[in-house]
Amino acid sequence: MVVLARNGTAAELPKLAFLGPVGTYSHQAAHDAFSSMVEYHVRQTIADVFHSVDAALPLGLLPQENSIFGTVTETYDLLRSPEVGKTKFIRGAVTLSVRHCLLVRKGTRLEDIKTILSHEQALGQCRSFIEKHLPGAALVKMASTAAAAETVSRNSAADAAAICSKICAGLFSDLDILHEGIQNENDNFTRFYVMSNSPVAPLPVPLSEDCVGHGLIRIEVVRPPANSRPSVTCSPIMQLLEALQLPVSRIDRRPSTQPGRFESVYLVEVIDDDTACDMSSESDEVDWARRIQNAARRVREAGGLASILGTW
Ligand SMILES: O=C(O)C(=O)C[C@]1(C(=O)O)C=C[C@@H](O)C=C1
Repeated sequence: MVVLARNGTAAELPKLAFLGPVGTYSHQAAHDAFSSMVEYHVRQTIADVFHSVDAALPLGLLPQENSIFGTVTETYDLLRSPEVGKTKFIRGAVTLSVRHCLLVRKGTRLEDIKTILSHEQALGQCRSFIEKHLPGAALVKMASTAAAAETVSRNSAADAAAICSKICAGLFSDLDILHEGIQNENDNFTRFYVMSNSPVAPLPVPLSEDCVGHGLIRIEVVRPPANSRPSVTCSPIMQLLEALQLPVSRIDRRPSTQPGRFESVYLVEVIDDDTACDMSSESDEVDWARRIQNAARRVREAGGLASILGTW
């Protein structure tokens, strides 16, 4: 898509990849954040969104955490890839309120349902409803909530239901909303990371998640070789976290992709303890980026591996 730039010349909108089809929570979160300032590109899986981000398609939205079901493991597994911090960077976060519905083909009753389709996050967020009302139903993991709605809408069998957003009822044919607000808790939020191919290029819309600077650092413990002298020790993870000398707001652990038993990759989000709500100037941002670089250097000096995956 082409829009007019401020000087009247034609300018391309930056492209953003999101988990589709249209009607996912990812789509809603992307719209809330970027409205008409990006060109939207549908992808079928979270991994497809991740792999799409490059010079030709500079932005992607990745679900990161849900307030009921926790970490989106697919995203964290992708954040282990060496290209994150080199050619792909986390540049911001947006949060969406998530209210799940149970959608069926028109005419299907609760007692007819034998199968429930959805993204594993949505199935997890609605576990109490499922256990109470549909304890015998088979749960089928789909790539997204809207993909589940689309499948139920196309499926000729009337015994399937999808857990998804209400708006899917208007997007796919022949669907009824059987129940609304079926997540375990009324307040339910999913946070998404904005990924960019650039560590510094301004986003099409500045994101103000909160007033605090953030950084995401990947930390790995370096084990001494098996045949090394006993005097060679590794720095345990707590020692590496202390070396950061920055407030840590969350730590996620995933198994390492390197060979070895139970080796770990830690994805550590740090926050700026130094900025008030006016951290908007370029010099504040540069200063914060430098503090994160220094923190990563201290981790390396303490014997760990540290890569900065993004600052915002
Ligand atoms: O399937 C969708 O609609 C998505 O956007 C993915 C996703 C997730 O991965 O957490 C996003 C928000 C909800 O938590 C449920 C699913």
